[in-house]
Amino acid sequence: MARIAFERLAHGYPGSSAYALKPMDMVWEDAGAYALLGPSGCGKTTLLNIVSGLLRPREGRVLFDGQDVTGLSTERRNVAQVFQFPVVYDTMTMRENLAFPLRNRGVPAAAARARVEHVAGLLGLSGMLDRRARNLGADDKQKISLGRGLVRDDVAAILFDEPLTVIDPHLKWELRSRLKELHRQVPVTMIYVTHDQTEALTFADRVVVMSEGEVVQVGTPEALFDRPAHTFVGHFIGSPGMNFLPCAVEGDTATLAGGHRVGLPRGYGALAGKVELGIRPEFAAIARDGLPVTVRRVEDLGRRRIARVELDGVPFAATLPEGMAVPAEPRLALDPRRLHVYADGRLAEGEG
Ligand SMILES: Nc1ncnc2c1ncn2[C@@H]1O[C@H](COP(=O)(O)OP(=O)(O)OP(=O)(O)O)[C@@H](O)[C@H]1O
Repeated sequence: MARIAFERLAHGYPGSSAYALKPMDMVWEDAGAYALLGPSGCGKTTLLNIVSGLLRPREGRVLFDGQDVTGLSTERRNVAQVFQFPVVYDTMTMRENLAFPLRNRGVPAAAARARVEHVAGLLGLSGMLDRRARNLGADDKQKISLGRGLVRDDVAAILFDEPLTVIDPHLKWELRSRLKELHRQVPVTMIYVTHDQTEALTFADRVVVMSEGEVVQVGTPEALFDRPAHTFVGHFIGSPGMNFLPCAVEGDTATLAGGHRVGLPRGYGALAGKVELGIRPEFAAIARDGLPVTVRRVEDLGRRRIARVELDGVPFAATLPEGMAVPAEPRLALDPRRLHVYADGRLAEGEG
């Protein structure tokens, strides 16, 4: 188990002057469950490979429990890895595959056997341990890969790189929950790379959101939802994502582009750059009183309905309350406690 720290860490690939990973300082606590979340190309794999030792950063240091491991190999760092695609020995049984990392480390047979059966149980593989890996489907093979990553409890960290990519959609939910359960039982530092917010939010205690080579927020799933630190996080987390309305802010009042005034829950000093009001669709409802909007369409998402509206010509997603038909003169009611102000994409703190 390890506390992982990055000191002025940055990376650029040979032949490119641009940063694939912009300079950063960050700490991941021992035994935490972290997800690295962001769109394709934002630098997740680069950061993961720097943690595992597959890639040496161009600048800065990586520390495991205070020890500089920047120049150490994956093996010397003692990290386990699970990749997108199964890595299994076809000629071995499932049991032998799962026991392999333990045998390699000289774990006594009885302890190894117990550990393999425990992990197999958690992954739903108990009844099939003596089957040859060669005869298995992609789902089961990937479960073995996951099991091999999880079977040692003496590792500094377990790194997962989009581990559910090949898993059948209906099994994904089950495996996500099992991984979370496993982390509760074996509190090893786990780092899980994904571009899928559901996977990140189910698995992680702390989600590291990345955009264009930069960590834009590290927070609990609740914090990312309640207080996105950056407009990118607001857009990326939630479905639909947060709404942003261009505005001018003076004290505790925002004036929207069309001239409507909105009371804010706190006061703000002078704000530089592009100023926007942010609110999630969950806290903006179609109503009979409020800001006038035009409803373009209503989407039924099963448990809730989302009205796609326009406010002063700006597209906006709002909640259509249960049982309500779209009124003849639809209005938008904003929950004032849930309003946030952003200046040049960053959350403005405000006072009060
Ligand atoms: N070996 C490489 N050589 C040059 N550039 C690279 C290399 N690997 C990644 N990059 C670039 O670095 C940036 C970050 O890539 P990275 O693979 O870390 O992102 P990612 O978030 O993991 O994306 P994905 O989800 O598609 O894997 C991208 O612009 C990518 O093109």
